[in-house]
Amino acid sequence: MRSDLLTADGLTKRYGRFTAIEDVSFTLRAGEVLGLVGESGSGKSTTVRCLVGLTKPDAGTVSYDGEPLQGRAAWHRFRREAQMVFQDPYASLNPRMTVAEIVGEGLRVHGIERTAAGRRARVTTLLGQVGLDAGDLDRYPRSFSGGQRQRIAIARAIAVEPRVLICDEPVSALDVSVQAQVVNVLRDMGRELGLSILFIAHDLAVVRYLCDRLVVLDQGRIAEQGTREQIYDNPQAPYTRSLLAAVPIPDPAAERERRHRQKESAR
Ligand SMILES: Nc1ncnc2c1ncn2[C@@H]1O[C@H](COP(=O)(O)OP(=O)(O)OP(=O)(O)O)[C@@H](O)[C@H]1O
Repeated sequence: MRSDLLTADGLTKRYGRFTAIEDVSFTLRAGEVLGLVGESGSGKSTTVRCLVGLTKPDAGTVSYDGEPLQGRAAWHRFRREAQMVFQDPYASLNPRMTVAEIVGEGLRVHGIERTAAGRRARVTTLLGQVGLDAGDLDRYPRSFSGGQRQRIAIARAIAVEPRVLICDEPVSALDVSVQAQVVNVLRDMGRELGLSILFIAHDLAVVRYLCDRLVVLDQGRIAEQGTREQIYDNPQAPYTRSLLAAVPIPDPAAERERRHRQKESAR
């Protein structure tokens, strides 16, 4: 298996005279969780849209599994093997479909489970994997909380046995108290199924214990990229440092130490 699974190479996108992203290059490797982090307007969505073919970049290429993403066959394969979890759990699930239909649709479309009974059994297993249960099969999205809806969206995504999950701010719309639970479901699923995950976030706190490596975007350009240890313990770019400074630290002793270091470095 290749270790480089999904690669953005020199992606640039302009809207009129405004450059939304410029020369954005990074690689999602097999089996890793890669964070794409930056403030609102830094170009995260534009990058994702270019990656998944919703926006045509003005320059740059996207490769999947070592081949440029070009032509119908390549895109067809990519669309099955790379699944998305979106930000808004209230908009991303069809309100007229039951959970069994939502999660089972991909199984039907891709011919993974050809019978209704087979799909129901498979959906029951998938719901169990994300912490829901068989009693939820015939319920509609409106009767679930935001966190539960994201669990349904994750079940839908993993149903078609993808290699890649692209999670576009999947916990940003959720209460802080449930964010960690959904992040944990993604982490556990990723490990169990050997998935590669691209996790988009505007907040470095959310991805701290999830990502193996991070790409930090600032005003459409990559400020820096590196391993979790490099980014959190030894950030090089001033922009990364300012993002980290905005991260609340739950440990009061660590917070005192951080303030002390900040004062020292400001002298
Ligand atoms: N269709 C468009 N037309 C014009 N400008 C756009 C368009 N889409 C995005 N932009 C601009 O490009 C820049 C990057 O936007 P993008 O949505 O990629 O950022 P983001 O990091 O995803 O922000 P957010 O977290 O708020 O979604 C922003 O300044 C935005 O206003």
